[in-house]
Amino acid sequence: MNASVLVINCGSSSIKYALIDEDPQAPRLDGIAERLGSQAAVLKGTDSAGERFSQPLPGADHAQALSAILDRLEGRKPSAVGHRIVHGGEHFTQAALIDDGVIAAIDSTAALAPLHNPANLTGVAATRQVFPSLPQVAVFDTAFHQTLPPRAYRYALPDALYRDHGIRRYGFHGTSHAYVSQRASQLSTHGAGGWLTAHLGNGCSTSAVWQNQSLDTSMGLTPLEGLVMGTRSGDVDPGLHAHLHRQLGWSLDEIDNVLNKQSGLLGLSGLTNDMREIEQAAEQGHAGASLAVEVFCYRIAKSLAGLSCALPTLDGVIFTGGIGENSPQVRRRVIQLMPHFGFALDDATNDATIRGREGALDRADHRGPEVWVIPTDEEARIAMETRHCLETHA
Ligand SMILES: Nc1ncnc2c1ncn2[C@@H]1O[C@H](COP(=O)(O)OP(=O)(O)O)[C@@H](O)[C@H]1O
Ligand SMILES: CC(=O)OP(=O)(O)O
Ligand SMILES: [Mg+2]
Repeated sequence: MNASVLVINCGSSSIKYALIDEDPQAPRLDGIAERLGSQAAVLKGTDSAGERFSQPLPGADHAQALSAILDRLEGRKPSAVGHRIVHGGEHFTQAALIDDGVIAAIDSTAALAPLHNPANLTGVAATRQVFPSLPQVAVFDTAFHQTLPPRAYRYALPDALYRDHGIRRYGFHGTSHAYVSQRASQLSTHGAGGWLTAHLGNGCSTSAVWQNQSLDTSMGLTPLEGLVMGTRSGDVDPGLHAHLHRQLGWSLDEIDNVLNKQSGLLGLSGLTNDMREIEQAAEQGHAGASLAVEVFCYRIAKSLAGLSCALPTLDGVIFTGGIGENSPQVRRRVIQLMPHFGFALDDATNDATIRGREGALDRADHRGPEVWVIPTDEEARIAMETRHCLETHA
């Protein structure tokens, strides 16, 4: 099939989109409709000439935003739509052609990802309404991690909680971990060996990939486990919930809200969830911002060191996501915290590798595990998996 795929990543109040041609050289149309449902709703993006646009859509809902996105495709008609679906539970080990049964299965997993799956399904419903004749494919964040062995995916809880209620570690950001580890396997002389990947965006997670298969990852039942993130706490003592409830009288909703939306870089710094601003504030001597960077980096290093136990050999570490791709400081600090692993970061190359640049950051004479920056492209991976799914159904 030689045609474009419209990739949709639908959140509760935003829709990210990209129109991706099979020819990787063809210009990509992409953008984001945000603040949907409010008077401030707006569609921002890039046209095929590379020009940025911003179009107010006051009061628009998801379906209205999709219609506006359709008008921005410059007459290029997609042949299929690929949706990012965050949680596929154990149902989905690969992408699935969307029908009523698939929607019901995604819906049945919604309790495990209440912030993500219902919004993803809103996007599916709106897209079906706007493009009734196009095939739609669900591409799951969790699918790449379905190769985790039981020792990595089981919690040490009563067996029935897994058997009867699906309580286990699933892992997320699978399209990103899959994309960057596969790309490193192509670029590095080490090939598809053992790679540690660090996806550091608003949500952050690490993963251990052996021969293109995920063997362990830092996120768990939900996207809250693991690293410090923009507003999410990552790992805390599981006793914290009971403590906050008993000692401070907090409700479950309050606890959930604090851990998901008021913690992480925002909570530690007291300033913002945005790493750029935190780095600036830390430079100007803001103690909370300095602490936020320190905890953020230490937890990444600790997670990567732990995940190395999953790999028979360690061929390298890969940084990606907005922070991983753009913050030489975060990469340097993480690598400095792992002195036993034999990495040899070249500081000048590290400092020069920002804004979408791809490459190895090692000193020239170095032979041990490598350090790479690979800009992630979840949309390209979703388009590729969408095409593959449709070919297997053809
Ligand atoms: N030059 C930079 N230096 C440090 N952090 C950056 C830089 N550019 C972007 N970031 C950070 O990347 C994060 C957003 O990552 P991104 O992958 O774009 O997010 P999302 O998960 O929403 O796709 C923010 O914390 C932002 O501050
Ligand atoms: C699963 C997850 O954390 O996604 P995001 O980074 O888009 O919030
Ligand atoms: Mg991003």
